[in-house]
Amino acid sequence: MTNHLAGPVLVLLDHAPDGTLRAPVLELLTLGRRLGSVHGVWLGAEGPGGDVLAALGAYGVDVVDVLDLGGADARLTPVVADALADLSAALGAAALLLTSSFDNKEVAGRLGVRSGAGVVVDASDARVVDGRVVADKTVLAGTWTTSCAVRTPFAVVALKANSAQPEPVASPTQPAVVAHPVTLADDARQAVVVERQERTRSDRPALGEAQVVVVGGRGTDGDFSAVEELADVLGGAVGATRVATDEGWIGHDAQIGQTGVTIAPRLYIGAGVSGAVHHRGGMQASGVIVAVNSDPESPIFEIADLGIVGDLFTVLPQATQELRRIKAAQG
Ligand SMILES: Cc1cc2nc3c(=O)[nH]c(=O)nc-3n(C[C@H](O)[C@H](O)[C@H](O)COP(=O)(O)OP(=O)(O)OC[C@H]3O[C@@H](n4cnc5c(N)ncnc54)[C@H](O)[C@@H]3O)c2cc1C
Repeated sequence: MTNHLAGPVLVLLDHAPDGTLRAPVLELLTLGRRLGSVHGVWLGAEGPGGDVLAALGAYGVDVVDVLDLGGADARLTPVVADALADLSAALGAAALLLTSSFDNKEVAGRLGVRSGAGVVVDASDARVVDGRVVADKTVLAGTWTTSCAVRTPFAVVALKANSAQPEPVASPTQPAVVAHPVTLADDARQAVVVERQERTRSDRPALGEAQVVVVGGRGTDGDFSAVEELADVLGGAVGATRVATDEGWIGHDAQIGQTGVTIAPRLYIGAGVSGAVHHRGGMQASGVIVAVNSDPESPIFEIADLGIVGDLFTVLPQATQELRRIKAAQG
């Protein structure tokens, strides 16, 4: 019986175009250490900068594997899956952890097919039991937690953001950096990016990664200003119900639920949201659920940790004002 894997545990180091690590990666590194010896995998021949290497050492990474994709585009999932399949085979890796974004889930699926690995996506935890990776995930609108044991020697687990508390190690490591040239199969190059247009950036965190999400529903009647102001004072993201996105009050990428994004922030605040089953499916795994609704019979109060019966246009500005006051007092 062992609770550590023999082969390396690869962690895909998702990073922003400026080379900074995306926040959920630190959670993966924390979880990865519990499974075995962690190799960070960096896509792009330039490798991580000094600050990033120091951060990886602070999280106990033993080796950083730098994959030179030979000019292929690291945003294309067949390219990433192909490169990771080669690396995992070459290193005899026991597991790969990656964040459960849309793209990474596709990478996980492709990698599973390519390498014969057992795949678990949208997981909330992972551990080793009797030499096997076991991953937990919430299902059926967050009402059940299931544990999935991966029966193959190589496990691929995509973990949802906010699944673990990032914890640095007591004694930082000095990760060895190892470069790997990658030879991509022809079918990994069948699609190429022909044009890119960057959207206007918001300073808010990405919806799927945010620790705090403030959500507006039909009750906003199209005025999201109170929702946005509360999100901003909390450093959170803005989400919406399908009614709000269908009405065109906010983009479809903000939709949370069965046909939208699944989130599990530490704090969810729903304003003018009824808590329909299709919406719950995407948010019920949130840590603390706060609901502001003028109807005391609204179903969202069944799942709320804190329910406020009131008009969102009164309650939200009061909360925002008070939070601003507290922040100002704290300097
Ligand atoms: C196949 C399918 C898939 C779906 N997928 C999704 C999905 O992914 N995500 C999703 O969200 N929905 C989805 N839906 C729609 C879902 O069933 C609900 O219709 C939707 O979630 C309701 O949105 P809502 O809570 O904003 O609106 P409503 O249900 O109309 O609720 C509005 C709430 O606002 C309250 N309110 C009104 N005014 C105020 C005020 N001033 N202050 C405070 N509270 C106020 C009301 O009391 C009410 O409870 C799907 C439906 C189907 C059929």
